[in-house]
Order: sequence, then C-alpha cells, then structure tokens
Amino acid sequence: MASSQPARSPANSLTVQELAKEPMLGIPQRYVQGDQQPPILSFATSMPTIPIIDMNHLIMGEAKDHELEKLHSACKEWGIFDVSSLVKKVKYEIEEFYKLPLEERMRYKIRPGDVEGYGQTILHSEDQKVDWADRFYMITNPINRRKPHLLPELPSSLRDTLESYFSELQKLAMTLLELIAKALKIEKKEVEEMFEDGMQSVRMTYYPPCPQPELVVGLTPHSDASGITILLQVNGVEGLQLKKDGVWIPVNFLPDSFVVNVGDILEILSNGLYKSIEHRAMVNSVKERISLAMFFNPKFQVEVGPAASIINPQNPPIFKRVGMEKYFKDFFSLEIYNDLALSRIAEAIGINLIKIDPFTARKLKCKFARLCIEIDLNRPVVPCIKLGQGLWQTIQYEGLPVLCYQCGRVDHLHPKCLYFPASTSKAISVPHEAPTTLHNIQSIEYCSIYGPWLQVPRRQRLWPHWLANESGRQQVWVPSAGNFEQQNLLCLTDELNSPKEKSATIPVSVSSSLAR
Ligand SMILES: O=C(O)CCC(=O)C(=O)O
Ligand SMILES: [Fe+2]
Repeated sequence: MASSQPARSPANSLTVQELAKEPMLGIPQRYVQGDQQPPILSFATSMPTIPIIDMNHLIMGEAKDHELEKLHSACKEWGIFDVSSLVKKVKYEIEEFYKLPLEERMRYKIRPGDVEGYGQTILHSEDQKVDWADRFYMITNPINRRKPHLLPELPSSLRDTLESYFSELQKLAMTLLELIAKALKIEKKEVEEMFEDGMQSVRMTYYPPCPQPELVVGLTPHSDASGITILLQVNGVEGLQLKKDGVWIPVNFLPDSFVVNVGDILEILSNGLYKSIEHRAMVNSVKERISLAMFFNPKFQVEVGPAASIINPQNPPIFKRVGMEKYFKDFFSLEIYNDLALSRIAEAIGINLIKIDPFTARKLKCKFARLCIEIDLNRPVVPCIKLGQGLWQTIQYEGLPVLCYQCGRVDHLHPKCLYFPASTSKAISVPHEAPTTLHNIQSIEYCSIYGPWLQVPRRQRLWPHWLANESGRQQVWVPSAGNFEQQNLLCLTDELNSPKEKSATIPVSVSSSLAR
C-alpha cells in the first residue's frame, strides 16, 4: 500500500542509497510507481529465457556459421542475448566505490544542466517520479569529451581498472558489431567506419534494497539509444527485465557473463529488422544490486541511418538519416516531458488534452511527444508554437485527410477557401499565465504557416518517429524573431472523427528537448 508520508525531495536525501538506510514507515510518494506491469515469474515448464551465444563458437571452430545464425535470430527475435566471457576486477572496484563515504561519492555529483555524474534521476518537474537507484553516467570516448572531474578524478584503482575494462570491452563490441554486420549482410567497412573509436559511455547503477519493492522501479522502462549495450551484473543480484511480446520477463544472467542489448541505433542501421529491446530494472527488499552498462555508439562525425549496403527498392529506408551529434543532443535534452507541460501545450493547440500516448507518458522512445487532443474545427490547426524564450516546435497531425494550406482549416482544400487571405501570419501571444514550476515554458506563441508537412502520411511508422522517413517526419523552417531556426516536429496522431463535427479528437505529438 502506498505510504501517506509526505514526499521527500531527492534533494533532501542526496542519494537513494542514503535514503534506503533511514528507518522508513513507507516509501516516499516520489518513488512510488505502482502502475508497472508485473513480470511473469514462473512458467514452471516453459519460462522463456534469452538466447545464449557462445563467443568461442562465434569466433572460431566448426560451429561458427551455426552460432552466427543464432546471433542473427537473437537480434531479430529478442534484441538481447548473453555472451559468456571475461569478468574483471571491475566488479570488486565498483562495489568498493559504493562503500565510500557519501562526501567522497558526491565529489562526482551531477552538476546543474549536465547529465553526466553521480546522483538520482534528474528532475524536470515537481511531480516527476524518481527511480529507486543512483547512477553514475559518463562519456568515456572520445577522450576529449571526458569530463575532467569524473573519470580522471576517480580513485586510481577504480580508474585504472575501468580503463582496461573499457579497452577490453571496445574490442568485444567491435567483434560483435562486425559479426552482426555479417549476419545483416552489411558491409564490414560500413560498420567499422561508424563504430571504430566511436562515442562510448558508461552507466554504473546502484539499486539499494527497498522495504516495499513492489511500489518502486529501479530503472524506468526504456530502450537504449546506443548501437549495442554490454551489460555486466556487478554483484550477481538479479533485477533486469525485458519486454517480449508484451510481457515482462526476468533476465537470468549466467555467472561471469555479459548481456548484450540491441539499441536504437542498431535498429535504425538494420532498417528495422533488429529490435531495440524495451527493458527495466526492478529491486528487491533484501539485497542491493549493482550493474554496469557500457553503451557503444557511432562516432560524433558520422550520420546515423539505415546501412547503405542493405537499402534497395525492395528494402527502402524507413528511417531518416541524422548526424550523430544531433542524435545525441536530442536524446539528452528533454525538458518539457512532464504531464503539466504537455497539458499546457495541448491547451495551446486545441481545446483540451484527451490522452498522452503511453510511450510518451513513460518517457520511452520519446523523441517526440504524442498526444491526443480535442481541437476546434472552426479554427485553423496550429502549425507550430513557440515555447518559452525561443524554442519553436512544429506540430504534425495524424489523420488529416483534407487541409487548406491557405487558412489551415480541415474541411476544405485551398481552391475553395473562403477565409483566404483572412489569416494573419502575425504571431499571437497566448493569454495564459505561465505555471511557475515550468521555467522552460514561460509563454507560448503561435505562427500561421500551413503546408503538407502538417499531415503525417498514412503509412508512416510512428516510431522512431523523429528519425522516420523522408516523406513523413520533416524538418521545417519556422520564423523566430526575425531569423530562422530549424526545428523538428510536434506530431499528432489518430483520426479526425468526422470533419463535419465542430470539434474532434486528434492525436498530436510534440517533439522537444527531452532528457531522460
Ligand atoms: O541495471 C540493469 O540491469 C539495466 C541497466 C540499463 O538498462 C541501463 O543502464 O541502460
Ligand atoms: Fe538500458
């Protein structure tokens, strides 16, 4: 049962590790996330288990083709697999790190405006839920992107051990990526050029035991934005779960093994053939859990998109190409992804917010926000809004069969427009008071420029929407205070019930600067 104890802000207890040491009558509300689907715990006879790939077979030996076929099908069917391999001193060193006094650990705390460092879930709003875990995230490669106060300042034994671990794992990751390229029939060169000396980062996560583990989530469901993630369960305590065919399945790590996740970039590279697996971590009431995830990504200088060598008329690209630098920046810039901000945006676009897409609500695959909004059909649709001081966001609508590009209304095409040239392109200020908690949405303004880009084409894949195809998700130029800024989408979903009715419910999505 949820506690009635007042919420404590993570600022009150600096880390979840410290919070968990305090006597507690109930879990502070901020950590209570009771809406999680339970996993299937035992199917006595047929509990699905993730595929196991033997690296020795994969690299040499007679069974190598058979093992490669297993790897290919594991990536296609599961998006996750297990590799028997080395285990390093790293486990010991990481456990030692979490035994350091709090002041020592706080030397690496996440600094305002940053995503790297040690601490709890980064807060974007007062009502945000917080995971039952402390993370230490940092970029490890390229070397010049390392934050001087993080890796270089770690206790020397941990730092040196991590350095050798990173270089070992880099070799393992390249071997895996080359084998994956072979299985996908992508040219090896293409993968090498992307990932060799690519962007790499690491996340050490500490999950303290929790007196009411069923109320909290260790790590919110997500897919990794990486190419592949190599995950080490540091202290042998289980907790990772993945979603397969709609059901949560616990992952049992083999002793001394890694689990490898297919991430979003590999899904894109394979043009959708491989699946970026949705996963989460749960906690228990008895034992702390520690994991170490290492994320392997392309270099900042390259573009992410479906591999050129597998694209042909029978397999057209389903994702747009985007520079890695931008991909990464977008991933970490999530500021308006909370219910309050999204309902304000919805009110600015239509009459009211009907529903937030579950992916959006759970901040999963969330490079755009998808909302179902009731709109007034007497008024032009809203093509873009300006949030706060200067962020222009465009909006896309799903299921708008007819749209007049002159006046922005949805019941006629522009040759029959009675309103033209009535609409004005002058930006209008919204007469709402800005909620004080939303420093990032001080005001919302509109502009009136209409075009086919407002309509999401019928066959467009919605996810990963923000990377989706040439015809669908578009970049548009919208005016901003005398100059032009290029911004990606808001997108809307669903169907207009009937263009004859005076209001209709339309799903909308808003891309933004969202940070996990
Ligand atoms: O702790 C785990 O097992 C999962 C970690 C994870 O998914 C991540 O860091 O992205
Ligand atoms: Fe993950």
